[in-house]
Amino acid sequence: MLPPGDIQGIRDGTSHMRICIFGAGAVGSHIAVRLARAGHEVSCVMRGAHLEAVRANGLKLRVGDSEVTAKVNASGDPAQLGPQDVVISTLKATALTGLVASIKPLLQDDTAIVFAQNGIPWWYGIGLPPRHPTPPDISFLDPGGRLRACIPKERIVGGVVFSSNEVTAPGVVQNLTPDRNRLLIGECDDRNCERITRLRGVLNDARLESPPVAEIREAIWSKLLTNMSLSVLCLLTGQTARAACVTTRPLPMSFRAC
Ligand SMILES: NC(=O)C1=CN([C@@H]2O[C@H](COP(=O)(O)OP(=O)(O)OC[C@H]3O[C@@H](n4cnc5c(N)ncnc54)[C@H](OP(=O)(O)O)[C@@H]3O)[C@@H](O)[C@H]2O)C=CC1
Ligand SMILES: CC(C)(CO)C(=O)C(=O)O
Repeated sequence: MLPPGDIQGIRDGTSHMRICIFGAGAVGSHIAVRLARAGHEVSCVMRGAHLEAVRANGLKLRVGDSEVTAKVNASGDPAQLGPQDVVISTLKATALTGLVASIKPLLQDDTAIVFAQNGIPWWYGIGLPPRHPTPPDISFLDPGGRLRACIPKERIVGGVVFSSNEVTAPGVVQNLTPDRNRLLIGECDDRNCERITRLRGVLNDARLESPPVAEIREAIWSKLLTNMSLSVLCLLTGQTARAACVTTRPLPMSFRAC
C-alpha cells in the first residue's frame, strides 16, 4: 500500500459519491483534491481569485515537491452545483451564516452535512448523550438560532480536523502534514450508523484517515486542548506548530518567552 503522504497514488476509488465542499479554502481544498482523485464527483463552493483560478486550471494540491491537479465543479453559487450525497462544510465558524443562506439547493432528503471545523461547534448541545454534562449557554455560536432553524439534527455530522494546509496562490493548496491528515467524524448523538461507516471508508480511501470515534465531543475537546496549548507556545516563540513540537528543550524556551 502507498504511504499516506503519496498524492500521486490517490486515484481510482471504487465507490462514487457526489460530495460538496462548502467553503473550500485551505482545509476544504485539500479535502476536495483527495476526494476527487479518489473518484468522487466533487463540487466546491468557493469565491474570489481562488474560484477563478480553479475554474481556469483546476484545483492543485502540493505536498513537498509533488503536485496533483483535480477537476472539481467550482462555483460561488450552490444552486449551480445541484443535490449532493454529502456536504462537508470547511467554513470558519464565523462564516456559517453564508451556509444557512444558500445551502438548500445542495440538499436531498438524506444529505448529511459534516461540520469540519475545530473548536466548540454551534451544534454542541444538539443530540447530547444523557451522560454528558449540560453545556453553558453557547447560543452565541449560532446568532439568532439560524443554524438550528435551518439544519435538523438528522443532517448533522461532527468533524474534527488534524491537517495543516495553506492556500499559497489562487487555485493552489499546500498540505504541510503529509504523514498525518485526519478527519474524525461522528454523529452528534454518537450513534453508530451505516452512513458514518460508509463516509469513514470514503475518507480513508482518499488518504484522509478517519478511524472510528466513540464520542465525537471527546475528539473535539482533545483537539481543542492541544490547539490551546500549542498555539500559545507558537505565539510566544514565533515558531510553527511543527517546529515547536520538535524543539529539543521546549519548556525552558517557553519560560524565557514569557
Ligand atoms: N488551515 C489549517 O491548516 C487548519 C484549519 N482548521 C479548521 O478548518 C476550518 C477552516 O479553516 P481554513 O481552511 O484554514 O479557512 P479558510 O479561510 O482558508 O477557508 C474557508 C474558505 O471559505 C470561504 N468562504 C467563506 N464564506 C463563504 C461563502 N459564503 N461562500 C463561498 N466561500 C466562502 C473563504 O473565502 P474568503 O477567503 O474569501 O473569506 C475561504 O476560502 C476552521 O474551522 C479551522 O479552525 C483545522 C485544522 C487546520
Ligand atoms: C491551529 C491549526 C491551524 C493547526 O493546524 C488547527 O489545527 C486549527 O485551525 O484548528
